[in-house]
Amino acid sequence: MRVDVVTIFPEYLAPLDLSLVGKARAAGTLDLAVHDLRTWTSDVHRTVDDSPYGGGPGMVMRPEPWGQALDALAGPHTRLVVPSPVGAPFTQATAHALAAEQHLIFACGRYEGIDQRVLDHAATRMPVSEISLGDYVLFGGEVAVLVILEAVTRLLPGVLGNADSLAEESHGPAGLLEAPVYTKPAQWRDLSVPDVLRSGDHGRIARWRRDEALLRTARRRPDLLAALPPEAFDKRDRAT
Ligand SMILES: NC(=S)c1ccno1
Repeated sequence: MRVDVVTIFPEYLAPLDLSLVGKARAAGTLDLAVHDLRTWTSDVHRTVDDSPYGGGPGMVMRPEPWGQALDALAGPHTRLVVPSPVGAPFTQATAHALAAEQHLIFACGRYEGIDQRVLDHAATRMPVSEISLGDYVLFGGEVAVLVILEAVTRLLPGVLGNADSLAEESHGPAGLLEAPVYTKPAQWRDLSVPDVLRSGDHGRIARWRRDEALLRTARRRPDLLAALPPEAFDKRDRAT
């Protein structure tokens, strides 16, 4: 997968050199480049913003640099992703959809945002996704790109050491929150590991984990449970 990130703060994306995302880049699984939007300015001050039409606080990112950046970077299989409070909620399903793309360009807005015409013009030549991490406002899109790219990269083939992790984790194929996890020691302070996990009975262990996932989801995210189709539950779940 090819990813281009355009920002006025390239150093904000330095964490993408680290850990599993960094390893995915070194392995060639993720071909990522970070670009300074000011590359596409032409004035001596490298200006990227101006006052908003209609008045109001703050500044708006000018369309010209963005237009030239997208002209330079977009190709026939590009999706433009714009992290924004006005975007569609980012979910694991969104991460899977983005992981299936050939080429992503992330546009990191700053100030009061990017001139709307940038997105409108881009939409005439590529799919555009405005994505929100949640109902809150950040200084800009860079931190959101770090989150989105981590969620997407871990879904790319070969990035996770054991792809089985994807099957059992929260928001996975079962649509539930994952069960609690434990490791050694069996006794820690006055707390013990559930006996079933030390029983060696894999059938019982699988059932326990399923039950715990259902209980945890019902208590913390009943909305997720309500969204599951009836066939997601086997007869024993219904009896639980
Ligand atoms: N909520 C999101 S993703 C955001 C981006 C910029 N500000 O807030």
